[in-house]
Amino acid sequence: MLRPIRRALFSVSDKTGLVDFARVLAIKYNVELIATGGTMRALADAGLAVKDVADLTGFPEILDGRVKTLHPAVFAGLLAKRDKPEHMTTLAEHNLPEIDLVVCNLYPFEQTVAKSGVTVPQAIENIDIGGPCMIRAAAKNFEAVSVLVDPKQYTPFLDVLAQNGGSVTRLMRLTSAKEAFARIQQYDTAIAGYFDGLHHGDTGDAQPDVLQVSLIRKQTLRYGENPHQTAAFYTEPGVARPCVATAQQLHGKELSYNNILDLDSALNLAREFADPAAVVIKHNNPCGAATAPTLADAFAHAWEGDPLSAFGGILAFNRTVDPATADALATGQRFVECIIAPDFDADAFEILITKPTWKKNVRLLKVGPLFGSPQGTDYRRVDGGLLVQARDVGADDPAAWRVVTKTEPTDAQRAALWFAWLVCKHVKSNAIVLAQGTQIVGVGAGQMSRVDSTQIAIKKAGERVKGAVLASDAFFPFADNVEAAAAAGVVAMVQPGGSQRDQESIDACDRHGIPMLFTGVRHFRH
Ligand SMILES: NC(=O)c1ncn([C@@H]2O[C@H](COP(=O)(O)O)[C@@H](O)[C@H]2O)c1NC=O
Repeated sequence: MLRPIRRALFSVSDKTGLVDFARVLAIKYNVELIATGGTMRALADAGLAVKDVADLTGFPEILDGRVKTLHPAVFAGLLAKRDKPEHMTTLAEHNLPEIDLVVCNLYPFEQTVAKSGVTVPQAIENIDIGGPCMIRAAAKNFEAVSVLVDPKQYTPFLDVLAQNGGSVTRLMRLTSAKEAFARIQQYDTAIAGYFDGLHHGDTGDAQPDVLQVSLIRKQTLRYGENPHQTAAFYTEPGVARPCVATAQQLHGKELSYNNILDLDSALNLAREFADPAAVVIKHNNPCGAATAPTLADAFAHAWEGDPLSAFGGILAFNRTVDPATADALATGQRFVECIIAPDFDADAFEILITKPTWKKNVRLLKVGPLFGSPQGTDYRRVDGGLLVQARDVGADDPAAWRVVTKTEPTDAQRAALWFAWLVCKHVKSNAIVLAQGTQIVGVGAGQMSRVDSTQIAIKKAGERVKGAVLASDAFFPFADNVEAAAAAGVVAMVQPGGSQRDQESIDACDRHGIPMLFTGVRHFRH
């Protein structure tokens, strides 16, 4: 059923598009505008006739804005059933006007708590009370009342008014009511999550009793891991940190499900390093990674890690891509699917979109300056549930590593072991990584037996295994890994330690005169 809009109540924190929208309502459709303090001033400053909500309620805004619209004059006008005579009589008896449209967006709670260093009082003051109440009331009475909770809804709403002579269709009201309740749920989930964090801080409890997750669909994907699987990409509301969810795609084909997974892995590895770094990911595992004084050298060394596997790979850099790096990338038979970096120098961008044969398709993503580690909680779906854990960040301290062999590593070996260890953390278990300096030369990933991973890494390294260092994401259960690595020419090793047979591996290293260090930290990645 069509409903005309005669009176609209505005109360918005985000004033984007407000004036233009309200102007059309007032001028074209003769809608009476009512608004709360700041919103009213914005409308009045733009020359629109607008009534203060305090004139409607007969009550001033009090308690620093904690109470402004929480009044029967507002809620009766929203909740009265227009088809119930008793309700309409009650409105008339109390001289309460019907409100046909609520335009309300909420205090920016999500954005506030996403900022670093926000205090509890700042977070609390950004919990909107009156707004959600109005939104709920209007949405509940959607048979008569319309509600808009996001500036993005203004244009489609005006389109419906234009198509229906200033009236709103039932479908539009129903759609906006659905969106209103979804927004309230999302808002409350963010607040509940914040309080949960506060509560954990006080109780030491690591995970919530009830897990509420509210995510926003950023993109519908063409398909999932395989073409017969439907898929979409959902992101956390208010997320602002540099990550794949906030990255801006500057060029190329639409991202696929597998691209997003690989980009996330690539970026999370690249950001581990302070020096210019390049990372090549294939099927969620690094096949090349390197740091060097220049990004172009880092790229060349990363690609050399395993050029066969790098073909069609996903690349991440921890510095702005410069022309020298872009040139190297665009030269020869190389082919890459996606590149993610803090930024692309204008000339580098031009090279990448004009020079290589794959220029049209390559997806270029700018993520902005990298800082901090990936945040939040790790989720993993299992049938009938969700596994939740803290992220694997911040556990490593090379100063706390223990040399367990008679032979001490050289400084150069220590530096190479640290590099290999950081890469190893991002390889699927069982993970074995071989490095020469700060260049990966062999990776053994995802094998069911550790010694198989070692053999694969050695095979991948070829001649470069001679003089390489080795990192293992978990302890050596037997001395067979040490024997295989030593026979191939590995010169130093790092592993967590903690096996009942540690001594066998230590003895094997001592027999070969190879230094081995224990990290005391494991990095399984299943
Ligand atoms: N307290 C209330 O009665 C109340 N009513 C509406 N608000 C919010 O006040 C904001 C708009 O305020 P202003 O128009 O003063 O800029 C909106 O985000 C709206 O959701 C309220 N604020 C907080 O609860």
